[in-house]
Amino acid sequence: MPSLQKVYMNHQQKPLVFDSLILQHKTDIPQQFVWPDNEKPNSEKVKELAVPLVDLGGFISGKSSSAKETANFVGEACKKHGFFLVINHGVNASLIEDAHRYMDLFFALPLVEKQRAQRKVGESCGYASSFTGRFSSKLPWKETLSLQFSSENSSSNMVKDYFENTMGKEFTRLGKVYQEYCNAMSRLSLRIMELLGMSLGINQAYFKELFEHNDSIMRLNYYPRCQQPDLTLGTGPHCDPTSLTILHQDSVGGLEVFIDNEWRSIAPNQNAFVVNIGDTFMALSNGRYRSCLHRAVVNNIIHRKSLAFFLCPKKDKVVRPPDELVDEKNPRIYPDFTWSTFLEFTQKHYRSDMNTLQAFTNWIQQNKHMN
Ligand SMILES: C=C1C[C@]23C[C@H]1CC[C@H]2[C@]1(C)CCC[C@@](C)(C(=O)O)[C@H]1[C@@H]3C(=O)O
Ligand SMILES: O=C(O)CCC(=O)C(=O)O
Ligand SMILES: [Fe+2]
Repeated sequence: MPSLQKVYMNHQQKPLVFDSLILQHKTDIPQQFVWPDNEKPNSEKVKELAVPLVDLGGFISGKSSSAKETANFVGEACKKHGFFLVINHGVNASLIEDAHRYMDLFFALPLVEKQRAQRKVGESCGYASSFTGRFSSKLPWKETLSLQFSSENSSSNMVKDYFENTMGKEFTRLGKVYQEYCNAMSRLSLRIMELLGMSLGINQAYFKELFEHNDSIMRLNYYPRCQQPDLTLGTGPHCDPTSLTILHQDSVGGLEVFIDNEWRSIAPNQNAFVVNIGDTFMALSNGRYRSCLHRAVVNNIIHRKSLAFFLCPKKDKVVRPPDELVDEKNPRIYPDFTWSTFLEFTQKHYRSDMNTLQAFTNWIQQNKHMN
């Protein structure tokens, strides 16, 4: 097991400032953004993946016959590679359009304006540009704005309040759009969780109990145009450490998944959300469903945007597979843990990649000896 990756910058190093307005015109990209040869995107176009398409219409309208059939279809997709598309998802199309439009507005702001929401070291929310100040190499060619979402009633304006408090009253409308978008994502993810529970043959209450009050992350990914797109990556190869990801990408394309030893592209479909299983759900399903390796490539023609909602259980809930999924033939694979501990591991000790959950498991065991 490779030792914990020390890829975090030490605090003496002066962080590079990544101003996309300048960098996107640079013909020679800075060395920190050049990835190793074995991780660079292949210059030839990758083949498209025929992603399983799940129509949620029947299930959402309460047709019980569709529920089981839809659950089985989702289950098959999750056993294969943990990615599927959902259509007729019930999320308002104009809300999605607004969410994309306000991203263009926010990321077009001068850097100094965006830095008013600057992500603090060790925290998971706020504005970050290519993670300068966090990583010292293999910098991702992107800017991100990460928002904390809690489905608890009391804090149901957490996202809206964040924008108002951080960026000012003129961002109230923008904050309301992302608050509404996160609420819609939370509702949709609970419906998908119901299908996942059915497909695994477990009591529906189990996942509902874990995720009904979720502490999730909404991430806005903005990938500026890049003059040397074959040397860098918008988001490096990784499995999402979270439970479930619901992603809406714009029409540019760039999301790729690693299947049968090759990278395959997921074509944009504006009527669909891309859904994938994360590491935490892989642990919850005791390894039945796999968290899949994926990445985002950039291009030299136009910027690209994606909105990723990462469903996470309430921070202090113990992540443990239901008894139905553990027996002599299927012994426990991962230890009990809480999402708050796993999140801290990804923010302070380990840059998420394809081995995050295994590295986290080893880290827990090592720390157990220390306590
Ligand atoms: C819990 C999280 C950590 C990351 C954001 C969410 C889910 C995905 C993770 C991430 C995108 C995986 C690739 C590396 C990463 C550093 C990134 O490129 O943003 C990860 C996020 C993070 O640690 O901020
Ligand atoms: O932008 C994309 O299409 C993928 C982003 C991603 O995988 C992530 O943010 O975890
Ligand atoms: Fe991801």
